[in-house]
Parts: sequence; C-alpha cells; structure tokens
Amino acid sequence: MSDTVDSVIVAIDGPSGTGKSSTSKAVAAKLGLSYLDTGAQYRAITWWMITNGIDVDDAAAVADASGKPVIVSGTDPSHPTITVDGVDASGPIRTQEVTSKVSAVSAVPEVRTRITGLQRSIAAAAPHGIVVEGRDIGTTVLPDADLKIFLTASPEARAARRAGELKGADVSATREALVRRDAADSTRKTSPLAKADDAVEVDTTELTLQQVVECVVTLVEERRAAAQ
Ligand SMILES: Nc1ncnc2c1ncn2[C@@H]1O[C@H](COP(=O)(O)OP(=O)(O)OP(=O)(O)O)[C@@H](O)[C@H]1O
Ligand SMILES: Nc1ccn([C@H]2C[C@H](O)[C@@H](COP(=O)(O)O)O2)c(=O)n1
Repeated sequence: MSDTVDSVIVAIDGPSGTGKSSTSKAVAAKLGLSYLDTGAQYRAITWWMITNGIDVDDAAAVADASGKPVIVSGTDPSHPTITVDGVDASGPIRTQEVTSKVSAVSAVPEVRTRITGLQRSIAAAAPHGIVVEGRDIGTTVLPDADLKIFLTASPEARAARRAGELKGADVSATREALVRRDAADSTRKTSPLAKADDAVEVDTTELTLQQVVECVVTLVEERRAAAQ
C-alpha cells in the first residue's frame, strides 16, 4: 500500500468505451480518492497542437512542440477539470477532430514522456490516494499501483454505449472508429494499450455500471484488508 495509512493507488486501463471513466469516477467518489483521466490529458495536448497549427502527422513537429502547452488536471471525481494554458479545455477536447487525431499525437515518445511525468506527479501528490485511468497506467505510468484493473467489453457493447451518448450516431460506424483507435493505441511502439501481467481483467459486456463499480470497490477493500 502507499505510504499514508489507507492511501491507495488504483490503475484502471482498457480500450475505448469499456467504462474506465464512469467506473473510475464512481470508485474514487465512493472511496474518497482523487481521480485522474489521462486520456483527457492526451486529448488536451492534441487540441493544443491543432489550435497552434502543428501537423499532427509530423512526429518531429509534435515532439518539438510537446513541452509548450501548460496542462492542468483537476482531480475531484465529482468535478474533474482540465485547462490548457489557463483555458478550460473540457469541451473542445471531446470534438470528433480531436478524437480522430489523438492516437497520432499520443504515439510520439516525447509527448508520452511529458504527460507521464505529469501523471506521476499528480498521483504522488494525491492526499488519500487516487484512481488513474488510461491505457498504460498499470504497465508504465504506475507499475507499483496497489490494484490494477483491465476493463474489457465486446466492440458491439462499446459501440452501442458510445452511440447512445452521441444521439443519432450510427452504431456500426461508431464500432469501426473505436476498433480503429484501439488498434492504433495497441500497436504503437511506446507504452501501447496493454494489460499488465498482474492486472485483474473485468469483462463489462454483461455488467451494469453499478456492478462494475461494486466489483472494483470490493477489490480495493480486499487489497486494503490484506495490507493491514
Ligand atoms: N457497464 C456498463 N454498462 C452500460 N453502459 C456503460 C457501462 N460502463 C460505462 N457505460 C457507458 O458507456 C459509455 C462509455 O463509458 P466511459 O466513457 O466510462 O468509457 P471509457 O472506457 O472511459 O471510454 P474512453 O476510453 O473512450 O474515454 C458511457 O456512456 C457510460 O455511461
Ligand atoms: N494513458 C493513456 C490514455 C489515453 N491515451 C490516448 C489513446 C486514446 O485513444 C486517447 C484518448 O483517450 P480517451 O479519452 O478515449 O480515454 O488518448 C494514451 O495513449 N494513454
């Protein structure tokens, strides 16, 4: 367990639409922990590249600019925030343009080094522990996390969930887009989307969000009890 009594670090990874954000926020709120959405940070740096006219397919240009934006993440699970150079970026980072370009930007090693450092310092500063969600948290960012979870779900279930959010979106086009993004995220050279060897895999296809949250909370409580 982390050095403070009862402090706990939880890493939640998995492909798009498996329920990482919803689960992580709810688990953090229930347990009084901080919460960090690392995908939002990669989206934020992607948005900055786009708004500053950087060609996201030019890895050298992205690498050169990667140290410039100031990205600040708020870690209250009931009100997570993200700013870039002091500007609220929570809306702009969810556009289709950012979603379609974030895999290219997040594959650049200099971007990952910068964002990984930010993530580690946020986790180290969390007063009661933190739930950190992403793609490489258990494998690379926080390899000593007290609990690692790898969420999965069928592409069909994930597409239906996403299409439900984006009212009127075509489910098969949504499925294709998320499978394409997972493939890019899983095959990049630097810290790809992967399950850590010691992660607990939870298939959420047939589970409600509440069931997934209960499952993770129980796992955290078991780890805490075992550490006492
Ligand atoms: N177990 C579940 N059953 C049904 N719907 C769910 C479940 N978990 C999450 N959802 C819904 O699926 C959608 C995607 O969930 P969420 O944003 O948490 O996934 P994610 O893994 O963080 O996705 P991404 O990596 O793309 O950010 C949301 O609308 C959420 O409410
Ligand atoms: N730890 C992480 C988190 C996210 N990314 C990249 C890859 C994703 O496609 C993108 C957006 O994430 P989302 O908001 O969909 O969770 O960010 C990553 O490389 N590593």
